[in-house]
Amino acid sequence: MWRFLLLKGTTSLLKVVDPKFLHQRPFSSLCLRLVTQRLIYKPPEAPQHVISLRCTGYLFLESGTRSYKKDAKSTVDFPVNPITVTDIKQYLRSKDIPFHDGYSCLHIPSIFISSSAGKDSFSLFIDKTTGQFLCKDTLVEGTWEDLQDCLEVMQKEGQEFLSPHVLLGYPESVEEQEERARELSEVQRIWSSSVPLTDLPEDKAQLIKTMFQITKISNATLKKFGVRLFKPTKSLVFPWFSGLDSSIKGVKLVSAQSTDSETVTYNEATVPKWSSYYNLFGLPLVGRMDSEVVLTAHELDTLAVSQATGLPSVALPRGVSCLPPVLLPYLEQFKRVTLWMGDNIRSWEASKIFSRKLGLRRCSLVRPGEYHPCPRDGLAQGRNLSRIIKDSIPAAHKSIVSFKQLREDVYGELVNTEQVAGVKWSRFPELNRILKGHRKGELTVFTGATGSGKTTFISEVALDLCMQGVNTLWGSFEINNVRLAKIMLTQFAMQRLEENLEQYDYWADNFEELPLYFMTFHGQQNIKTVLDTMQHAVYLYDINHVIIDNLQFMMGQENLSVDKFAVQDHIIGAFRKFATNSSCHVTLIIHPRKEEDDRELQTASIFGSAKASQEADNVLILQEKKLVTCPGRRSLQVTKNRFDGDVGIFPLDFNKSSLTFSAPVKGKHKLKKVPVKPENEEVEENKVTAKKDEVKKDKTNKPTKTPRSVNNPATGNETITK
Ligand SMILES: Nc1ncnc2c1ncn2[C@@H]1O[C@H](COP(=O)(O)OP(=O)(O)OP(=O)(O)O)[C@@H](O)[C@H]1O
Repeated sequence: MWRFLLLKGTTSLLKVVDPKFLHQRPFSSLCLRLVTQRLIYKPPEAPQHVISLRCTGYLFLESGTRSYKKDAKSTVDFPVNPITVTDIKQYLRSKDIPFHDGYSCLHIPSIFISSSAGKDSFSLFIDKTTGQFLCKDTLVEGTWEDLQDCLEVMQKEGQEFLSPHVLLGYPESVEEQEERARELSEVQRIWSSSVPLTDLPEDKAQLIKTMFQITKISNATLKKFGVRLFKPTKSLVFPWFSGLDSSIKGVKLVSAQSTDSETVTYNEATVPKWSSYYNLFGLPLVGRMDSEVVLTAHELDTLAVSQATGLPSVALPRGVSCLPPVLLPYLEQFKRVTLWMGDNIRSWEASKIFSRKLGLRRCSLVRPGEYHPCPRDGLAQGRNLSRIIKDSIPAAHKSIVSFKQLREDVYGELVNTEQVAGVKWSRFPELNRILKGHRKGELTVFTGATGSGKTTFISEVALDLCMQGVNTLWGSFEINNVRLAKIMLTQFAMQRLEENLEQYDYWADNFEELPLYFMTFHGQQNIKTVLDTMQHAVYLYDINHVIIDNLQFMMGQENLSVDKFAVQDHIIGAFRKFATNSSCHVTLIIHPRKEEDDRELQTASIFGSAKASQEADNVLILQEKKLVTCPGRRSLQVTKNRFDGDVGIFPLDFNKSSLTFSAPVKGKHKLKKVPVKPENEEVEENKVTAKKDEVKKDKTNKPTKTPRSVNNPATGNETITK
């Protein structure tokens, strides 16, 4: 069912950053499409509804200081016509192309290599959900339409295979090439000035290991995985080797910082930047015949698993925050995948979600718990890692379970009450006090009088969560995405950027790094199309929070002839089901019915039948009358809280220049100086120190990154208690 819904993906998504596919690949799907279209003289497709903040982001054009420039690389293709795995199979059969039905992909012989080069290896992978393909032999990738085009060309011209080099004739733009070259030289500079840990004197190496709490990781393991030390900042460097030549494509720098005697904070930075860092760390060490793998959320965990068990292990590039589908072909060879994502509820939830993408039947999960810490801690504590992996539980659900099977889940919830309560807001402590946190799989209904500030408030509430790594998708049916992004960016910067245009790029660069996506719908939309798009986004970006602003605009007026309440009830039911089935929080903004001007809103004021408040886990009301003494002030009332029943109300202070409702921030934001280009190691030290600082947050949760950001401040940090 889940996959069936996913298969209906649509074109209507937009991202603030460029979610590029595997960076090492020589061809972009766009590039490939251009070529194939040219080959078979097909007119170009209609423009996709996908742009990045860099395109939407020229919010202050009126000043005349900037000119709009389309960034071709920022577009990401989504299937114009949703495809199903049945469609793909039928097409392949019609072309007499043999295929293997894999876990997440269909495997076919590559059309980019000659048969003498091993065509029976079935090395071309087609994602069953999106149709996106990857040839692992040549690293050619593209959309399902691209592949069909290629096959048509081959058939028409009677060719046995297509040369990938033909496709190379359409290079990236000069700007893209320069950007890539810059990143690569930065990677090479860091890599070449790093030293293998094994080259350090024993006492120094031991000191570093103590700093990172990896004293049990042997030199041999560090050497095997190519882990180095970047001396100036004492950062561990994890390499990303890839491409046909297995050359260095990127690095992840991890530095340790002692905040007090009890805790160590690890700061991470990647080059290329976070959003295009697609390293499955450990992949080069996996043998072609290996059929089992342990998937972890951190490079150090992979080192621990490999050393302690001898099993192949790979680490996800962005930890528990997402499993990008572009990595799925690389995991197809494994008959058994053990997901050991960490030691908390978030990692447990992530492992359940990822196992759906990987195919439930081959996945087993290590449940976090007292005796199941994360692998690196397990190794440090002398636990038997092989045993823990052996005891992992199958991911596939049984339809009927007994309490015996549930008791561990229940126990987990009892001992981790804080984590079970969800992600805490950093700007809204009062929301934490009442709701306890933001949880997956819930439905929040939010209402407030017309023009009272619903969009503005919920924008900040969602931004707060997004800055903490909650992957967010906006469905803004009333105001356009540029206006919405402008509101969010202002809230992010906490200041009027119109008056500080020189800071625009700084804040936009940081904002781009957030896991934030927008649906490009505007005005009335069919609920099925909206749900299909949401499913598609969940598959591609592991979305945790969807905001629908607002239900009335999405429904439009056309339903006036039918029972409007019944239609609304149906839609609310569909969102409820989506939230539960996709483990995704849905926030639904619904206008209230017309109330007397001097009356406060209540749960019963929500437009429509009682269905909305019945289905909702949380009901939030933006009050602007009576309850607050000062005119113009608002308060936020929670009238339903299914999690623990606490309800309440608290005042909101609106700041017109920053468009924020959260408490004003003390002190002025200052821009950090960007270190000059490094000439020698001393300067290099400054640079990487700055990068390390980039991922830290100050007490106000304001990211202090330099303009050349390399990491997502929200998701890049972790704190470990000794
Ligand atoms: N507390 C507030 N005090 C004064 N102005 C506010 C407040 N909150 C928001 N605004 C401003 O009011 C305007 C409308 O805000 P917003 O669009 O968020 O309201 P809304 O409730 O979502 O509107 P609608 O009912 O049309 O969907 C915006 O210009 C916003 O900056």
